[in-house]
Amino acid sequence: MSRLDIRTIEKSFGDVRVLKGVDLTVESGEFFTLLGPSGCGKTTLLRIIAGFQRQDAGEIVVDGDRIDARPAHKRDIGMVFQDYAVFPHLTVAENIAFGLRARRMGDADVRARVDEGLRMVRLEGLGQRLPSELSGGQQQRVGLARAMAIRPKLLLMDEPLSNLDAKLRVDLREDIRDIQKRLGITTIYVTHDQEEALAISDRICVMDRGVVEQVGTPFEVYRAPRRRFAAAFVGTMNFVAADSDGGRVRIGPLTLPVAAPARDGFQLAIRPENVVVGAPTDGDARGAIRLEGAVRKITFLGREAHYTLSTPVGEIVAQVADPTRELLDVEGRTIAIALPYDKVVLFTAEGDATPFGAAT
Ligand SMILES: Nc1ncnc2c1ncn2[C@@H]1O[C@H](COP(=O)(O)OP(=O)(O)OP(=O)(O)O)[C@@H](O)[C@H]1O
Repeated sequence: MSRLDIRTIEKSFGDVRVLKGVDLTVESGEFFTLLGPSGCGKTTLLRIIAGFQRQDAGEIVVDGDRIDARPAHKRDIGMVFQDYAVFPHLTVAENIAFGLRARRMGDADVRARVDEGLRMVRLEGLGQRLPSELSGGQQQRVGLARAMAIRPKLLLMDEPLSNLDAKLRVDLREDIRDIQKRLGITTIYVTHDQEEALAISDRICVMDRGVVEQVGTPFEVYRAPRRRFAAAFVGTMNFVAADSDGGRVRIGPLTLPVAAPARDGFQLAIRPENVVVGAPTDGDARGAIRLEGAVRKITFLGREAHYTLSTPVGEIVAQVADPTRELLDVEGRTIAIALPYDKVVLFTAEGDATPFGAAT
């Protein structure tokens, strides 16, 4: 099990700065995901760790040793790519054995490791096939078994599931996670799919335009986003514009106190599943922002329903789990909704989350 330190990595292509001083630590045995939109620099960072690309500045350190001066094949890193990248002229078993033979492992040990690899990725009995005789998902399993067979210090995976259909993606991601946990190989995984990142990771690094926006567990990134970008990119989020008014925040007709000194350009954010639909308007107004919403649309999806509401502070999307018949009958009507203070996140104009002291 190995620890990876990425220290102030800079990379430009021409005059485009693709990585702007990236600092990250990946702990031993961790499943660490780089998540961000296309072009944010995820693949470039992975290629720099692997040694396929050279950084302009900064260091890559594994277990205290700088590895960035070494060529790729001397870094003890396994890689799995999006486009399978198995050797087409070698059988499945030969593919898995490839790195072991290169390391001069004895025949009996190679056979044992190949059999174990085939079992691990559930391809028993297919060792003698050529990759062309396998499905895309099976080829990716071969790629995984080959990368894992050498028991590398680090396993790097670049969108390994993106060429597979939805059902296979879920099956294989669960297998990847199980195998990674069993072997304890420190893994850096690249994806732009936020659900995949939430499902598979110990921690997620949300990146945007060459900058780390937030690093945290899936729960932290989803429930307590530190940056507006992370809040918007991971899951669905309602944003409501808010103005400052001294030490208070004005949201439409409402004025609420905030803990931080108020400046212009605030945004209030709340997840659809945290919007309470059909809340009573009377009763205690503390504990939640209470609004009226005209129900524009209801989409019933069985175990949940999605509501699009026009409110005095703008459009709000709400999600109701297991809705009652009465609640599905309110399209076109104006209903009460509530935004509980403890579920609201407030962002400054700079995009930083700021304490929301409205519950007083
Ligand atoms: N060899 C290269 N020469 C010039 N520009 C490059 C090169 N490699 C990457 N880039 C540019 O660097 C930026 C970051 O690319 P990168 O592939 O790291 O992004 P990414 O986050 O992995 O995106 P994607 O999910 O689309 O692969 C992009 O604007 C890309 O066009």
